[in-house]
Amino acid sequence: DGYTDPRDVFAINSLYAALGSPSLPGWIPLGGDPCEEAWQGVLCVNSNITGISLNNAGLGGELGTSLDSFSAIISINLSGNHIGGTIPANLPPTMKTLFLSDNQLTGGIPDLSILSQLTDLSLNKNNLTGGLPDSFQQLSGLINLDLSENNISGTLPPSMGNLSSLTTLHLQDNELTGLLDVIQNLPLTELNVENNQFSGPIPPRLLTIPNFRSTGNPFNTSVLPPPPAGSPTLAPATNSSLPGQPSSQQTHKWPEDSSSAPRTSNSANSTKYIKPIVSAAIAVLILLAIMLGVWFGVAKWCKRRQTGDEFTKGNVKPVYEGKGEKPKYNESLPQKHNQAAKAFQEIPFKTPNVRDVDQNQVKDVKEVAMSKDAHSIDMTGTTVTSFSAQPVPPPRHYSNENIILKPIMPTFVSKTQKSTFPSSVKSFTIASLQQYTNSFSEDNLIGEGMIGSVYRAELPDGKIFAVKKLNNDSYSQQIEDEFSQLVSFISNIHHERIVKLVGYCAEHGQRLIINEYCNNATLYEALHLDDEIHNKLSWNARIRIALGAAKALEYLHEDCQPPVVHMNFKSANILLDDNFEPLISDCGLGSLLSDTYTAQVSGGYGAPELELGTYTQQSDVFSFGVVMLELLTCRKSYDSARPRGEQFLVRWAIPQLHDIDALSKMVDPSLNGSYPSKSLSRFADIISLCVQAEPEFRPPMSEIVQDLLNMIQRES
Ligand SMILES: Nc1ncnc2c1ncn2[C@@H]1O[C@H](COP(=O)(O)OP(=O)(O)OP(=O)(O)O)[C@@H](O)[C@H]1O
Repeated sequence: DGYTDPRDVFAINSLYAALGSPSLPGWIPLGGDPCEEAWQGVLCVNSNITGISLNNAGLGGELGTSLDSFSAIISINLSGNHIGGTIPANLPPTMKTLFLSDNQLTGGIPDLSILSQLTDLSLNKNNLTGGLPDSFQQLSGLINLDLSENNISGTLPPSMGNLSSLTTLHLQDNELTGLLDVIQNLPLTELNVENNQFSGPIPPRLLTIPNFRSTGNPFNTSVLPPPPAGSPTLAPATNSSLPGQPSSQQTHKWPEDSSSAPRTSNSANSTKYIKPIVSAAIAVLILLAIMLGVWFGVAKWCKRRQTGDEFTKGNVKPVYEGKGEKPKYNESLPQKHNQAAKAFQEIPFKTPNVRDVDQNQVKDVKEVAMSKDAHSIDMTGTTVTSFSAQPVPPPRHYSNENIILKPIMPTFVSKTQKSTFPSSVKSFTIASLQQYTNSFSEDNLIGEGMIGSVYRAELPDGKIFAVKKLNNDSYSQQIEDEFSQLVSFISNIHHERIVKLVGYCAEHGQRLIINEYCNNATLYEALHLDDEIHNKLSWNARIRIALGAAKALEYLHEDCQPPVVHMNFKSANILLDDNFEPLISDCGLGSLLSDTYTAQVSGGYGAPELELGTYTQQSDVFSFGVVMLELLTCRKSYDSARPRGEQFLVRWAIPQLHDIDALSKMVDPSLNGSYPSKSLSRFADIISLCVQAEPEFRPPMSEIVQDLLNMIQRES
């Protein structure tokens, strides 16, 4: 008998048949053991299939009628295929995310009332017809809904008014009619109803939505008063939103940018009547922007820690408190401690997208990208002043699909405001940095990462700094306003276990960040490259390194407001000071990473939910668990030189973590047995908690800090 739940085997066999049995690695038409055999694009937790991620996989066929046979499925992503037929009426009630956009689905939208867990639904870019079902009553957790680019007709059903978490609604390019009143009280931050047949006056509340697009509808605004004589004329309102201005509350990214470019209005007559309202709305927005600006200047995002040695910590805030997001960690949930082993093993790391890149290949790509001239500074570039005059780009979209993130840096202050760097951070000129780094010579190059190269800079007074020169390619969309906000953002991150920001340089189109210099190796080097330091890493030193790193993450996740997700936590980003205490680098720079998936998953640090395009604090906790495993075993998180089955450290290690004999065999041999075995198994227990497949079962960092502190207290 297979390991996978037979109901799920039946369901996936049926789906496979309906899709026309395409060639998919691992998949077989009848029976099989998807969870045990890691079928491509299939996610499992324990013996249940929880996700299917086969977007852009060239699939045809239909969805079949057995989707509701999946016993515990949470996510289906089949966007970007050629799937036809209708959407089955019997969808699985466990579903949280359903992405079917950009296919060839026909027929109507089925009754959705059973999907009470749903948070994201995208059915855009299909050939759906008929009206919207009046079945949204139970969908109070729905955050994103995209039905655009179909042929949906009829009016908005009354139950849409119950979508009390909905922040993004795309209905553009359909044949919808009637009024927009039903949705006027929803907490929307993005609404697109362009190119439909909506009529009646636009409810004034909708005009205050940061991203509202409404052109191409025969709105009847005759009930509104005409504009007063002499009122300032606006440019024709082709769009009710401020193009390019991101929403300050946007927390969810869609699988693809489905917002269409503004179209020419075919309702010029009606727009002239709504101008006063639009003017008022814009005035309110500008006022809001100014207030935000003031807030931006004075707010402290991060509480400064009084002391890094707190042994107790009361009143820990919930990790998630964002609008529309449920807490990701629930203390009342059972800790699936002992199930972690099996659970994680079953999570495949591959999808049909070619993203599972060997770490060495990543390095090769990096090396090609970092061509010679990456080391030279172009002094002929534009001046700083002309730079700030460029338009604000649209909000950054991660290259991964569906990234769901808490905002990790505040969005723009205003479109026109000149960039202001925080006065607390020193500004360096390119000329001075050239002097300190010997013209960014190869000799002073300490290392190269995905977002830039790091140089050693020595000042005339003997002080040494680490200068990170951001790649221009990873930064092409950024302009000075954004860089100044990034610098402001990271200048507010203060923790004794986080690398200190010393200054910045923004000249001649170059962006550099100057940090304190850490003389000792990174933890990666200490464990895997430098025998001398490695031999000095006693068991207690390793616990202290884990504790210091845990405190830094606890601070980022639980003390910073908004919380900061590191997004690239790994041993190479843990620097060691002279006492082998850790200092975490790259904090607050997650937004510069263009491909978190490749960075984390191919390196062996990525949590399984990255497959679904989700990255949260809990994903950092997973990566932290992998670093603890590195400390315990002295094995690399991913090592292509090892036999298959041992290459990904976490997969290899998990089944052994609860077996004391296996544990004593996997521990770093260079420790020569000099560790208390109880301490070893407690360390392993924490790892098991961190690397659980389900993000919500991973503990918050404050709990891990407490566990590590308890361990240290016991030792002493
Ligand atoms: N503050 C610092 N002091 C001393 N060395 C540093 C400092 N910051 C970075 N380095 C060195 O520079 C190297 C490159 O760092 P960087 O953070 O850019 O890349 P990475 O960590 O290797 O990869 P990634 O881009 O994924 O973070 C590090 O491995 C480290 O050796």
